[in-house]
Amino acid sequence: MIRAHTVEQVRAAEDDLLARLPEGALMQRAAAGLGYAVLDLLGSAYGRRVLLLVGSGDNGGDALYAGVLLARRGVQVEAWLLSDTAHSGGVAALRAAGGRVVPAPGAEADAQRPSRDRFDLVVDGIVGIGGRPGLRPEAVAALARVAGTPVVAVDTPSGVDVDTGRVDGPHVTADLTVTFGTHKACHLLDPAARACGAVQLVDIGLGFRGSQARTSTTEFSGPIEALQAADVAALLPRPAPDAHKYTRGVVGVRAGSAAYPGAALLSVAGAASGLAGMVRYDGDPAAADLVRAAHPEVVGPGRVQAWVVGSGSDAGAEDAVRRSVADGVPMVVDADALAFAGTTRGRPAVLTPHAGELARMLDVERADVEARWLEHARLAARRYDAVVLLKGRHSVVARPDGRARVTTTGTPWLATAGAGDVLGGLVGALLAAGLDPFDAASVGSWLHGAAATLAAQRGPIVAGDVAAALPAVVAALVGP
Ligand SMILES: NC(=O)C1=CN([C@@H]2O[C@H](COP(=O)(O)OP(=O)(O)OC[C@H]3O[C@@H](n4cnc5c(N)ncnc54)[C@H](OP(=O)(O)O)[C@@H]3O)[C@@H](O)[C@H]2O)[C@@H](O)CC1
Ligand SMILES: [K+]
Repeated sequence: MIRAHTVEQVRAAEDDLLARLPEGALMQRAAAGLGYAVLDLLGSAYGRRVLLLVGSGDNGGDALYAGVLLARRGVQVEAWLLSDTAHSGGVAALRAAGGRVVPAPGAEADAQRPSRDRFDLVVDGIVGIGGRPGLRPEAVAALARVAGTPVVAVDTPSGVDVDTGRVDGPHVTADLTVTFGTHKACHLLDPAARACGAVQLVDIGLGFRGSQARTSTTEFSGPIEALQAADVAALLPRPAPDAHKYTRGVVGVRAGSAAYPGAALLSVAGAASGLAGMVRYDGDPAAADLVRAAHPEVVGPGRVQAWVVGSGSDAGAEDAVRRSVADGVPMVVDADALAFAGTTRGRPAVLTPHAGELARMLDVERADVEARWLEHARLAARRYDAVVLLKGRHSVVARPDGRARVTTTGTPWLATAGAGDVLGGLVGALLAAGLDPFDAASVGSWLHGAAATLAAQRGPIVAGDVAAALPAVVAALVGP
């Protein structure tokens, strides 16, 4: 499990360690991890040119000492100091190792004029966990002069809001972020996560591994987690040796209509992933005929352990939600049915809006949701007293108490019509199999992303390909 920790928590862990270690030891560990990550990315050292952008704090210190490591291996290292008070030990060490240290060109320099020197890579040591969101003009100017060069961010891409994943104003967009001790929210949550590129965690002995995130006093309330393959494998329902179809759970689908039979087919395809014992379809007769033709194992209405209500159900959405709520079993509420999500209060439910749908549910602008995913997912979870799976590049699953998980599987190819129907059906199957709504939503979302990635290895995908790839993803996790 990846658990993001707040700046406050990182500082507390660092204080514990600093009291026990020689001065500078933590920075040396961080810089070594960073330096080797840069060497890996460069692929070779001699003749390569690396630029360090160095701010006033320890983030710049990390960059400078990583530069020492690189210079000693033959890389030509240049550091642009963005402040008069850059880490003095780091500056001296880099000069001693043969690096060039100069003041940054400054905000008044012509930002459109590219640097005369070409660099293979830029290391962003402008600010880390001590930074305020946004960038100062001199940092913006320096970045503009090396635009187009690959960037490795030290700890966090400078300019993003570390604890919330928000992005307001200019920031670094990295190809790789090398972080220390633990992940922070900005590494998981969009839009900041998009600015991180790949994220590499360097162990510096902060002692977070396997530890529970503590609740912070900031607005960042409750831990943020990202399930990993082993977590999903542990949570996946498996048939007991003496299982029969009813003990494995029955999932019912109320989606699709005569006008939109595809929604019925795709929701059922997600539900029929094999993770529940049986699938029932309760919907329009014409859609039901198509469902039976494509999925002969699917049966008609009856008792279920979970309902999936939503997409394409036309004017029937309200009635479908009402009847499902009356059954008292857990339910997935998607698409058209989200307009009636308020009626599921007090029942175990997973609401699966995308950003536009969540904006309507909260009566806010879509752009606000997309700027602050976690905050809005949590707000909706509290307001609707349900688990909310806010679908996006990094989907967020939030509980009413603020606990949240982020999905980091997936591929841009997943942005395809009907993929949400497959996800709804899949989450319904997991609910029927007995997972609680938080686990069902986060495991379903993880599997959905992994299946899309697998399917996309053969080229562009459509929603049905995602459903078809689910068994192979499950097999890779838990064996045949
Ligand atoms: N904790 C750990 O476990 C370890 C931490 N380590 C490393 O230390 C980093 C944290 O270092 P830190 O505390 O010195 O803060 P940091 O982010 O370098 O800069 C803060 C200074 O920048 C300034 N400033 C603020 N906002 C700004 C902006 N938008 N744009 C420009 N400047 C801005 C402001 O100073 P000002 O200029 O306002 O005086 C402020 O004081 C951490 O990310 C990691 O890399 C590792 O070495 C070892 C283990
Ligand atoms: K940085």
